[in-house]
Amino acid sequence: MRKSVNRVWRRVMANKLISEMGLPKSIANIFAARNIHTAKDALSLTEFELMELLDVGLAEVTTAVSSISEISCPPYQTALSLLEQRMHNEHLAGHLPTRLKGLDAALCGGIPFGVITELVGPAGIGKTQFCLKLSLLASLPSSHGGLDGHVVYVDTESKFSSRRMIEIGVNSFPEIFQIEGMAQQMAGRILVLQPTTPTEFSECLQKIKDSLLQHHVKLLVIDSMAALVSGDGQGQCRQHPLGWHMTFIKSLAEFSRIPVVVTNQVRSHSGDDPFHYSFQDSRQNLDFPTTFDSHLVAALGIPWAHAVSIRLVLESKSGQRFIKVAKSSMSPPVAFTFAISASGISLLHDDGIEMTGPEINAICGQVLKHFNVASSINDAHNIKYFRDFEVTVVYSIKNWSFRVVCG
Ligand SMILES: Nc1ncnc2c1ncn2[C@@H]1O[C@H](COP(=O)(O)OP(=O)(O)OP(=O)(O)O)[C@@H](O)[C@H]1O
Repeated sequence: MRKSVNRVWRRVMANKLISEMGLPKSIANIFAARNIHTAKDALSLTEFELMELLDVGLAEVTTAVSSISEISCPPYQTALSLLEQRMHNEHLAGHLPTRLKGLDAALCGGIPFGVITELVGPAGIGKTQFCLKLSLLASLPSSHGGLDGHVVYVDTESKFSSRRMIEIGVNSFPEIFQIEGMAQQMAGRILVLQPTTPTEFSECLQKIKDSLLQHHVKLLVIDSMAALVSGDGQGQCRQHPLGWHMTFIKSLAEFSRIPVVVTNQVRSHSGDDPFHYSFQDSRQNLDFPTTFDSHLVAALGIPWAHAVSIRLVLESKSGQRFIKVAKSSMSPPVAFTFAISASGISLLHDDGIEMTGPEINAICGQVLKHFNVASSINDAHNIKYFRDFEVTVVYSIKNWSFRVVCG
C-alpha cells in the first residue's frame, strides 16, 4: 500500500508543471518555448543538453535545475517527525506484555498489536503453554495489568485444556484467582474454536472477522496453523495450501489492531519440495526413527515466514529450553533460557544471550521425524510421555501405527 502511494506521489511530482513552479518568468518562458513543460522533461536532460537547447548560460541552467529538483522532490521526514508520529499513534501500536521481563524488554513491550507473532518449535517444547499464558494475560482485568478483553483461541489440534489454563492462572496470579468466581469469569472470556480441516478453518476465520470488533476481542491465538496442512492431501499443490488463510490472518491483524499469535511446528530440513512435509512419507515407512536434528525448519515454509512480523523460536538444546527472538524489526537477536512449571512459562534469566550469525534462526530439539504424530495424540498422553525419557509407546490411530519415542 505504502509502495503504491509512493509511486503515485512520484508520478505526480514528476509531472509537476514548470510554469507553476514560480521560476523567474524569463527562464520559465524559455522552457515553455522549447517544449520542456514538466519536471521530468527538464530533469531527464543533462545541464549541458539544457544549455544547448535553451541557449542560456551554465549559471542560469544550474539555478533553474536546482529549483525544479527542490520543488519536485517528495517532502522528506526527519527521524524526529517519525518519532512524533509514532508517539501520536501510540494507542494503535500497543503491546501485550508477556510478563517475561527480559523478553518484553527485547520486544519493546511485549507481543505487538496489529501484526502476526509466530511461535515455532518442536512438539512438546511449550508453544501451547505460552499461548495459554498469553490468553490469561489478555483476559486479566486492566487493574492487574491485563487487556481486560476476550480471547479467540483457535485450537486445531483439540489440545486446549481449560484445567491447565486455570492451573497457570491460580499459580501465576493467586491474588486474582482467589477472588470468588474470577476463574470462571476469566475462562468465560476465552472462546475456543476447534476447526479440523482447512475448509473449517476458512469458515472459522470468516466468523472471527465479524466478531472481533463486536466482542471486544483483545487477542487471537491460532494453535497450530501447521497441523491443518496434514489433511486433504493439499501438500502436493504448487500453491501453498494455507495461502489464503495466511493473507486473511495478516489482514485480520492489521484491521483489528490486536495481537495475533500463531504456532508453527517444525519438520526436518531434508525435503526438497518446500511444501513436502516429512510426515507425508509415513505411509511408506512406519518404522521411522526419531531425529535429533539441529536442522529443523519451520513447517509452514517461506511464504508464511514472510507473513509474520515477529518469530519466536522455542527450542531445546543440551537439556535446556530456549526462546529466541529470531525475527523482529525492533529487537536484537537474543535468546533466553526458560522453564515450564505449574505457573506456566518463566524465564530462568532476564538477561538474554546475544546471538550472532545464523544460529538465531536454527531450531534445535529432539522431535519425532513425523512431527504431527505427537501433537495428534491425546493431550494427557502428550504431557505424560514427554516428561518421561526413553519411553516407547506404540499407538494405533485409525489403522495407523505410531511409535512415539520421547526424550
Ligand atoms: N503442569 C505442568 N507442569 C510442568 N510442566 C508442564 C505442565 N504442563 C505441561 N508442561 C510442560 O509443557 C510441555 C508441553 O508443552 P506444549 O503442549 O506447550 O507443547 P507444544 O510446543 O505446544 O507442542 P505441540 O507442537 O505438540 O503442540 C510438556 O512437555 C511439559 O514439559
